[in-house]
Amino acid sequence: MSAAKKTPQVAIAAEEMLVGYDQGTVCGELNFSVEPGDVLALIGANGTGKSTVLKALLGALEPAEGKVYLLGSPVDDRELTFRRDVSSVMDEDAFFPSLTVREHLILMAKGHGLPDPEAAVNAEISAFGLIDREDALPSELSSGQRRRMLLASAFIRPFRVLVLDEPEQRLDPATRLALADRLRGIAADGAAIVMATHDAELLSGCADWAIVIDDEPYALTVEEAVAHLQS
Ligand SMILES: Nc1ncnc2c1ncn2[C@@H]1O[C@H](COP(=O)(O)OP(=O)(O)OP(=O)(O)O)[C@@H](O)[C@H]1O
Repeated sequence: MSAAKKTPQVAIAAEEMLVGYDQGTVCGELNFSVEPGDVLALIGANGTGKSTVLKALLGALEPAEGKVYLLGSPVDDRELTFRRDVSSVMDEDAFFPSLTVREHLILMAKGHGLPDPEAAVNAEISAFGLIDREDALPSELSSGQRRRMLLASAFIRPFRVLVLDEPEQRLDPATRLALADRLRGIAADGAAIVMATHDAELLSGCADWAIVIDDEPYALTVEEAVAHLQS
């Protein structure tokens, strides 16, 4: 596993990081760094701690030990710069019940000062196959459509780091493939991506490397990680 660096060239880094809850740590110590343009996949069995690690990267959970750095500075989710630089899709229910799909996207586009919010919203609605559901409320969407709305809301805004918890969930195979391409494009544009995934196709379609979250976490190449997921 590559050692954590604290230079600004590193988008996000964990250094001697242990994460967990009151009952104790959930996995072994993590040391890694993700550079702009890199896609890191966190893999591992159910309950090994992938989401918990992502929460720590997002500043939503204080590591029990060690540090997390974002663009060279310790992570602090109260900082405006952190909120500006990091986009994520974690919780299934992170939406406003009374706003339609289009209104969610408009809110994000305008809130983040996009120069042409309407055009950006139209592009995301089309990219995520939500054209005929754009006026629906979240409660009127299928779980897969809600997932697509949340991904579109995260992708429409500018960011330098993208954190995704099992983005493949509830997506059909074609949308999963399109998502892999989209993530590759986002990384090519210079963002760093960390995602937890159980999906070998998504991983092979966009990841640069993987870490198995375990009692003793270890790094894998994409080929090794695909074999690990398929074993
Ligand atoms: N808020 C919490 N309080 C206490 N324990 C928790 C909390 N959230 C998760 N856990 C526990 O921490 C461990 C790791 O959970 P986590 O959700 O990080 O695993 P995961 O690898 O993301 O799992 P999955 O692949 O099933 O999504 C599990 O034993 C889980 O029960």
